[in-house]
Amino acid sequence: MNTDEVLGIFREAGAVLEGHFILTSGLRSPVFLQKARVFMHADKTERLCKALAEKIRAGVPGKIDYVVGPAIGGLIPAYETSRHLGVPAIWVEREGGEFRLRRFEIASGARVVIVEDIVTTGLSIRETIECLRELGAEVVAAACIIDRSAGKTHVGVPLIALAEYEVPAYPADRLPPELAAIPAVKPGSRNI
Ligand SMILES: O=P(O)(O)OC[C@H]1O[C@H](OP(=O)(O)OP(=O)(O)O)[C@H](O)[C@@H]1O
Ligand SMILES: O=C(O)c1cc(=O)[nH]c(=O)[nH]1
Ligand SMILES: [Mg+2]
Repeated sequence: MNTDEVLGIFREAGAVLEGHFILTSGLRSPVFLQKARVFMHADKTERLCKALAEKIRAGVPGKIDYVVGPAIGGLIPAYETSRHLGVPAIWVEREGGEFRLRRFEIASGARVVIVEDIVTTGLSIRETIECLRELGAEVVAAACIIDRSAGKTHVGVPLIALAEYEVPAYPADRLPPELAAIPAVKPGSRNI
């Protein structure tokens, strides 16, 4: 599946929003990919995640013990991708602001692949890696449906993106005037 097909699915679902958005990193952007509007459709999610699973299989040599999704956005794609990989899906969720594996146990040395929805700065993936490494897991790769940095983000493990789509993002004190003129909204779940 190529980038145009992935973006086509997002557009068809009404998931490419325009306005002024506060991203999880604190950066501001005129575009927000509201993945929940894609993941509400099982058929669209299945197509995307089946293709992502194939890309993971081709890119990750050896056994995968778990797929790990960072909540909330990573929950559905991690689950659906894991179904196509034939391995269990677990998740990290925020407790006091930090990602924790609250509901599961994981053996030291377990080989895991993180599956995210969207990557912008890679902050959320790096936080997930830190949590999993503290538990002794080996993060063999990370994957996402769309990499908004178009390959510029590095997370310290191979990052497998189904699509790369470069979207502008600005520090809050360096907004272009047309963006500053629009009230900002924060759609994600960090800090709530
Ligand atoms: O690469 P980054 O700069 O970390 O940005 C991408 C992250 O932002 C979103 O999560 P968010 O924290 O907004 O909450 P959500 O998962 O509930 O949507 C998205 O689900 C990714 O996890
Ligand atoms: O960087 C983010 O927080 C982010 C961007 C985006 O387009 N979609 C999303 O869910 N999060
Ligand atoms: Mg998220």
